[in-house]
Amino acid sequence: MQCCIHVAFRGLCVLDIHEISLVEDINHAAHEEAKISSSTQRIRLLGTLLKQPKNKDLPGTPYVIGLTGGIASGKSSVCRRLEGLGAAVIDCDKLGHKAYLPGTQGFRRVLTELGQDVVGHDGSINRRALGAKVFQDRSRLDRLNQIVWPEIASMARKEMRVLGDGGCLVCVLDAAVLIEAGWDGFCHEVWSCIIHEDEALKRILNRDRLPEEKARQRIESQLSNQERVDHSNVVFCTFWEPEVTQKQVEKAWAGLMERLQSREAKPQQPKL
Ligand SMILES: CC(C)(COP(=O)(O)OP(=O)(O)OC[C@H]1O[C@@H](n2cnc3c(N)ncnc32)[C@H](O)[C@@H]1O)[C@@H](O)C(=O)NCCC(=O)NCCS
Ligand SMILES: Nc1ncnc2c1ncn2[C@@H]1O[C@H](COP(=O)(O)OP(=O)(O)OP(=O)(O)O)[C@@H](O)[C@H]1O
Repeated sequence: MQCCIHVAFRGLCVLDIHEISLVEDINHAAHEEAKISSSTQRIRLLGTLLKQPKNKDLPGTPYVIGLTGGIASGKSSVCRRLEGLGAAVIDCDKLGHKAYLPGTQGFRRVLTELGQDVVGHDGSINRRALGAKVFQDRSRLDRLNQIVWPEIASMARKEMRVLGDGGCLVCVLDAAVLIEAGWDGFCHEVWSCIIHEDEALKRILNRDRLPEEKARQRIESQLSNQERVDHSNVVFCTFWEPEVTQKQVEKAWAGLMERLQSREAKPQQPKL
């Protein structure tokens, strides 16, 4: 209304206002809105190729998908689905745990950098205690990352080579910190899982039984959904029923198979 008054005052014609009802989308799925809307259009993009992969010149076998996403965004559940479709999965959380097993250089460096009090009764690093220490202090987290990330990268690359030698075609590198650590540089594509912060919080409280403040610290220590989407070729959202996630993953896998077939038609590239 204010706008109309302003327009009239400046001697311009007053604009007519026409109300148009939203068109119903007769083909909408249960988790989509009944009306045709921009959010429905965005939901339909999940699992599709949003932008062309950039790292086309990496060695050809295996084809590496970096799967990233914030804490509790559903990466593990997406990995299980991709395994079901034929991918091999490298779990970087697990490689991180290996990097500071007792007796390793990583173990000694973590103690030197972050204190002896992170060692549990069994002599190994108590990850709950270490997590509590690093997620409340960015500089400590950075120091831990400096120790562990190069180890993870080298173990992951070794696993990729072994997988490639064994004839594996597609390997998924499951890594929450893929982009921050720069490991997307050795992936052919980046796929990500996004989930609203409130949902992530609910899941962490349920699954990890952490106090809310600690759960928030973990979320805040990570990239935002937007930053992940900006880096991604394919995006999933695990907010709805498991079947909806499965459909997104199947769509992404079918698209990937098409891209791989068109690669096969081109000359072979060297192995990793
Ligand atoms: C902080 C630690 C001790 C917590 O151990 P915990 O068993 O409780 O958790 P887990 O390792 O299973 O990780 C769970 C999730 O926490 C988040 N997370 C873990 N490390 C980091 C990190 N460096 N930065 C941001 N988020 C992280 C991720 O979402 C991850 O998926 C452990 O994660 C760790 O040593 N992190 C440093 C190495 C690393 O970056 N690992 C992640 C590789 S993807
Ligand atoms: N589609 C879904 N609907 C509801 N809950 C889900 C869905 N997908 C995953 N979850 C739940 O969310 C939690 C986190 O899922 P998952 O472990 O797959 O996430 P993650 O990204 O691998 O977590 P982390 O970063 O901690 O390793 C689990 O408790 C899981 O059961």
